[in-house]
Amino acid sequence: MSNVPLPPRTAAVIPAAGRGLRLGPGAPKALRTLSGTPMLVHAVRAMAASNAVSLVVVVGPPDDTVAVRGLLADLALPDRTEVVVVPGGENRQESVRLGLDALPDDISVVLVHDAARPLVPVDTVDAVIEAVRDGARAVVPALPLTDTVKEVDPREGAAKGEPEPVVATPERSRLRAVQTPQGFDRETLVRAHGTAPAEGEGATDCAGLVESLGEPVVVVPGHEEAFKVTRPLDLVLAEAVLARRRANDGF
Ligand SMILES: Nc1ccn([C@@H]2O[C@H](COP(=O)(O)OP(=O)(O)OP(=O)(O)O)[C@@H](O)[C@H]2O)c(=O)n1
Ligand SMILES: C[C@](O)(CO)[C@H](O)COP(=O)(O)O
Repeated sequence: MSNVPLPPRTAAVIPAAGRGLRLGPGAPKALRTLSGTPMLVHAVRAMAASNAVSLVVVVGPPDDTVAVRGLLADLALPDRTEVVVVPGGENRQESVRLGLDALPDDISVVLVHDAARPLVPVDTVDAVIEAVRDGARAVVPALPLTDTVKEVDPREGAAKGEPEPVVATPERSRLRAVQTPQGFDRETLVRAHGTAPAEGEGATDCAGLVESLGEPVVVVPGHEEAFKVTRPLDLVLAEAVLARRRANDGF
């Protein structure tokens, strides 16, 4: 048997099992449509657009796994791209862990990408992968903030139906709004999820779990179009971005 190491293979795990409560009543968020196409399909295409990604693991709503498999089965994707669908969990962190469990042994670089960020451009995806391949163990795309941010004590305010007292104003120039895909060396990400506390007790993203290990995380430039579709107004913005892309592509 040859001792020549296999080239690093990259997979994208797409947590897509959320309900989309902040978007309002309707189908699970990943299955709601943008320009007639489910958000999840946009997200899968965005990952498959990178030449480096050869496997996409979709972590779907548990009650809709069969429907999601059907939806993705006929999708025209590059020949290099395999798509696997597994059922998700109670929260994002659990869904990501279930996606990691589905990875074959030869995957060494893992992207984790929200289905709720369907419009991320391929250049952003590639920049994250390149930073991991260059040696970073955890990479996040992020943008500087435009709003000033206040830290408050919610227990002293809104929970009692009163205004929330401000505790601090972090220096804005040091803050970044973090997007996905987040990229990881697989061993580091699996170790981070293996030692993670339950969601809500700390990290709201995978990179935060890596930080808890004491491992370094680096930021590369994110993109305005990688915004997270969270509230109804985000749907309006997403449709506008797609309309602009169609106009620019001339169809
Ligand atoms: N149990 C869950 C919860 C969330 N997610 C995924 O994690 C990503 C980011 O989550 P978010 O935008 O908060 O989605 P929802 O949880 O669906 O939104 P909401 O909090 O408004 O219900 C989404 O792609 C979502 O599908 C998941 O895979 N499994
Ligand atoms: C992972 C994430 O998109 C980075 O900004 C974000 O933390 C997800 O948060 P959500 O509350 O699960 O949408």
